[in-house]
Amino acid sequence: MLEARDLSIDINGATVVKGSSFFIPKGKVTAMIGESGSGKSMTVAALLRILPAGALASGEIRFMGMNLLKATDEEMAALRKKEFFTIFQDASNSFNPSVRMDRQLYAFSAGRIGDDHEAFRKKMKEILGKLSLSADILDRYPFELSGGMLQRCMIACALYVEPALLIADEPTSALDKVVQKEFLKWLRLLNESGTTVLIITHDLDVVADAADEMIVMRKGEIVETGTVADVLERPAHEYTKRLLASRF
Ligand SMILES: Nc1ncnc2c1ncn2[C@@H]1O[C@H](COP(=O)(O)OP(=O)(O)OP(=O)(O)O)[C@@H](O)[C@H]1O
Repeated sequence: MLEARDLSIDINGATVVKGSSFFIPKGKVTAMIGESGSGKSMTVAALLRILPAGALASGEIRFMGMNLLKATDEEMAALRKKEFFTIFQDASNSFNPSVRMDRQLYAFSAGRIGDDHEAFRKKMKEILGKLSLSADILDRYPFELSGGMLQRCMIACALYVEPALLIADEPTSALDKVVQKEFLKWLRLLNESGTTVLIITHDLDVVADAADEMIVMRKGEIVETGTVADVLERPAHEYTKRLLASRF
């Protein structure tokens, strides 16, 4: 569904991603794991075309017949509206504290695909129910909800939009372990409804709990890829072996 070929990213003369090639299979949950600074977020920024000023990407990122690195701004805007959905580390930063959830969830979901407010209320209430959230939260403010509930609200919006690809960058690092497990369960629900998922993490527990496939990055390079079952059982690269050893 998405394939990077020989992707390199330079920022101000430093190469932060070096000739990386990987494949994100349709319908699966793929985890990209690696230590801080290994280039995970820059890889995601390249595919969303939101690299910081001064950064330059080369190679190819193939998605829906396009090379995203060469797509026009209009093509990228259309993809970001409908096909891609992103969830970041701390959901509370995604919400305006002084605006009720109803308006904000509308903007993140129905507003993106042109549904009116009445259609939104009806469909969103059903989705919230599926996620064990009360419809009352639509009348609340973000500060009245927990971090885990806000992340679940982002999943609700993704379920509404039905994007082709959900990109979740460290979505659980601000959550405690119990809420993290719950979040991963809801992420799986989204995946089962047809959305391919790319999850960026430095936490092997998240990979083991949530992913089917994994991509291991170190210092800007991909050192290992494979199914989670295979890589966890038979890691081939020294770095992956060390990661696994440090887990216990
Ligand atoms: N805006 C920026 N300007 C210059 N260099 C940057 C910028 N953002 C990141 N970098 C550098 O790019 C490299 C890769 O960073 P990146 O954020 O992709 O790593 P990461 O694997 O996502 O790490 P983390 O898990 O800490 O988010 C790092 O060396 C980092 O210092």
